[in-house]
Amino acid sequence: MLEMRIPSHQLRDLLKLYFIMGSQNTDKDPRFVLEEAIQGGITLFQFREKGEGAKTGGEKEELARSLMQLCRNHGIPFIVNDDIDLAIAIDADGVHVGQDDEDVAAVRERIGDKILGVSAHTLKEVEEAIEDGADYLGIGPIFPTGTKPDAKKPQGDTLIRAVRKEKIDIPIVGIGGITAENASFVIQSGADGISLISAISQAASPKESSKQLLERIMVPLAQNK
Ligand SMILES: Cc1ncc(COP(=O)(O)OP(=O)(O)O)c(N)n1
Ligand SMILES: Cc1ncsc1CCOP(=O)(O)O
Ligand SMILES: [Mg+2]
Repeated sequence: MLEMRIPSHQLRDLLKLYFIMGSQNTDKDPRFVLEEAIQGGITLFQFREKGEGAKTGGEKEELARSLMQLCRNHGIPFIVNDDIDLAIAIDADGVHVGQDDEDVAAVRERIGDKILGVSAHTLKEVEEAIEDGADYLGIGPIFPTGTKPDAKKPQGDTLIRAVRKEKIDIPIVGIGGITAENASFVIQSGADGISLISAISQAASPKESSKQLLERIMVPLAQNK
């Protein structure tokens, strides 16, 4: 079957409300949280099983397959964070890597036309990621976050605005400390979407939180067009 890289316009739509979660991010059953988030309207999901309390080995793969099936039931692409071997083993829809993970060009070689997301914190990293085959960029942390202990210093909208000022049009998602209260700020900076963990995974109702986040970004997204 002839495959091809996902077109940017299609990816922009997927990046609107990009939920990221691992079992370590919630006290609830992660399958329940993901199903609720899907019902609430998330547009993309990333499996990020890492850090204290995260599953490993067979348990991690079993959870990945279970969450991927929920996504497949609703036509939501399933992205795996960091673990390229796992992504290939379960035929995930894509991967996300950062500056301290496997080399981007090597990952592109390994995954073929699957979706490839790359974290970038400077214009140089943005340009290198594009050169090496990134389909989208994750830029942040925009705001302070307690979810990723080794996160870099919050940068606000500075880099997103700088990228757009350079007329670099790659799909971008903001990440880091994003909530319903500050989501529109991220879109107004020129991002195509918001990606987040605790605003949904820690919510009393992941479904209602997802719906509210989507409501908060619809107008600024329309204004970016
Ligand atoms: C969409 C998105 N953006 C950024 C990240 C962070 O990736 P990375 O810098 O590799 O850090 P870890 O998430 O691996 O701790 C992401 N995962 N997703
Ligand atoms: C994975 C990641 N990368 C930069 S900040 C972050 C954590 C985002 O979690 P939250 O949305 O709970 O701040
Ligand atoms: Mg990583």
